[in-house]
Amino acid sequence: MKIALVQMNPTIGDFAGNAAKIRRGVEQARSQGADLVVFPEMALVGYPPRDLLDRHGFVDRSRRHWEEIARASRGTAVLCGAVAHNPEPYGKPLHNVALWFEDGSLRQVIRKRLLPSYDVFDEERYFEPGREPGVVTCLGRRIGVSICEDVWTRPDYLPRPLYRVDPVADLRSAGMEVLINIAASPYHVGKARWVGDLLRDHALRCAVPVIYVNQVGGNDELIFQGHSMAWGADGALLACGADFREDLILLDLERPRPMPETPPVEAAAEVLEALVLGLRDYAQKCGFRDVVLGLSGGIDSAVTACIARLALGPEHVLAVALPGPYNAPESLEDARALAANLGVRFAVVPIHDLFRAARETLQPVFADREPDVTEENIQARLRGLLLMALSNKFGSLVLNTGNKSELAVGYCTLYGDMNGGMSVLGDVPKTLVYRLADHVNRRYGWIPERIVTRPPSAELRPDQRDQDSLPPYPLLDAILAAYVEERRSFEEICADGYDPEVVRWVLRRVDGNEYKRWQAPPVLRVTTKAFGSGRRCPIAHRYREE
Ligand SMILES: Nc1ncnc2c1ncn2[C@@H]1O[C@H](COP(=O)(O)OP(=O)(O)OC[C@H]2O[C@@H]([n+]3cccc(C(=O)O)c3)[C@H](O)[C@@H]2O)[C@@H](O)[C@H]1O
Ligand SMILES: Nc1ncnc2c1ncn2[C@@H]1O[C@H](COP(=O)(O)OP(=O)(O)OP(=O)(O)O)[C@@H](O)[C@H]1O
Ligand SMILES: NC(=O)CC[C@H](N)C(=O)O
Repeated sequence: MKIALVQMNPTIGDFAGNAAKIRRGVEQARSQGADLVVFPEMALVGYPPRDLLDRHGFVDRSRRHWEEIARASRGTAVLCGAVAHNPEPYGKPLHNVALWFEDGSLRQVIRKRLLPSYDVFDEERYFEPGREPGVVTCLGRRIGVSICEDVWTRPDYLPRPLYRVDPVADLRSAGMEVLINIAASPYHVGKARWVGDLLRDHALRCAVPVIYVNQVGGNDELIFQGHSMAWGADGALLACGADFREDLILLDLERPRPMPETPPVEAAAEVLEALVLGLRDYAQKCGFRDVVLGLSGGIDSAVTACIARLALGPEHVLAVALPGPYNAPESLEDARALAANLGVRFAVVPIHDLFRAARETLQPVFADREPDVTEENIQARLRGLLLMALSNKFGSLVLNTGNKSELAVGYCTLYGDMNGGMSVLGDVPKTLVYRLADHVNRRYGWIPERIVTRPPSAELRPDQRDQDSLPPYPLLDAILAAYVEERRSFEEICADGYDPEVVRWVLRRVDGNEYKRWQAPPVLRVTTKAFGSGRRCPIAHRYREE
């Protein structure tokens, strides 16, 4: 039996476009001799559709394309992710399903049994779980069908088991000879290796081949890696799909050819590819061809500009230097040199006159108050104002350049450098921004050395340095990882030997700046815990860690 794994990039709600991709995938697989073609979870509707699922008509309109897929299945069986109504008069109104088409018609609807409802997932909000294991027969073989979370039962995944049922064990009891998992499993750094181990465990425990077909592409904050896989019953890797692009992999179950397991990719290389895809898909799926960003001569905007150039092409990136009174001359020189290296469009729009006018305008009200952070923020906000004007005039998307470390502790100005339509580095800690820059330079040599070596500064007052206001970035990032990603308590973090005063400062800053993050642009997620839909904290509360 030949099985095609089609890792496709659907667009949420584009039923006609997704169905056309599915049809083309089937045709291509058939031309290569496939007996069965497998598509990811919710391939027809895109994942996650969130509250579009509540819209009257959404599911019915997607269902109109089932017939088209059924027709494509003549001579080649098709397994494809979709959503369906719950026929029962009680419970949640929908099911997350795998549709089994054979010989031109829909033969079976298999329901997802485990509904992830943690971090970025919210499936219990919409779906009723399936109660039965789904087994289909293809060329005389019993195939166990599972949908993403259905196989996430490995005990070391969470501190305690989440589910009472084990869909894989049930499929095994039902006599499956092959396990297929269709998935929409969002990326975080290093996840593919973990998923590979999980799937291999199932293959070995059940002594059956395991086939995993994952979505690829970016949808809002989430990035999907692809990296579909097939594992033999003996735990050998039989196939592996491309990372961060669409792919079709053909697997011959009768003649499996084990392949060497791919060595782990360096984190910076992987994150760069992920962010490029995330930004490209966000821009394209929202209808933007062009982006604009402030290029300061600092490391954050430098790395963001490189990602934008890789994602959209140099002609679609406008980098703007917005020099003010406290910028060192090197900043403008470095910004100009970087823009030239990237081949992107470059403009210089000084803010001196606007800054002077703003201070003069406010002077009668401010009276004799001393300059303070207010004037720093005015500069950041004037830059935001000008970038938004360029966005309005040219129809381009403003890229936010802030990193995760400063977003965490609120070292950023609301409506100033926090503006923008998409935050490219908002889940990238500052120490990883440096590793990205290093990786970009080893690969492309774009970023002038001085941008990497100069101490980071907002340049909003004379001789300002980030390190005068913040703990050293390696220390800050370590505490942030423990608090935000690992969700450890004040006591637990201090027990690791960190100075309690520094830990207290960081934790208070993180909690005290929740209000800023509620107003931040969507952040591309690359770690296990990003600021976004997967981290929902109140603003007005009195819970203190220490
Ligand atoms: N709970 C709450 N709910 C809603 N709003 C709340 C609030 N608490 C304060 N606010 C509002 O927020 C305001 C304070 O926030 P905001 O105006 O942003 O200003 P703020 O956080 O006080 O200052 C910005 C900080 O970021 C630094 N910065 C700025 C720009 C770039 C960089 C960089 O290196 O990248 C660093 C700058 O040096 C300064 O330390 C308050 O005046 C108030 O209006
Ligand atoms: N002189 C400038 N010209 C253009 N953009 C600027 C300028 N200063 C700040 N910005 C924009 O505001 C963002 C915040 O910059 P700032 O220098 O305050 O802090 P940063 O976090 O160190 O960022 P970077 O490393 O990019 O300088 C920058 O990334 C850039 O997009
Ligand atoms: N779509 C899903 O069921 C995804 C859930 C799964 N635990 C994952 O992170 O990949």
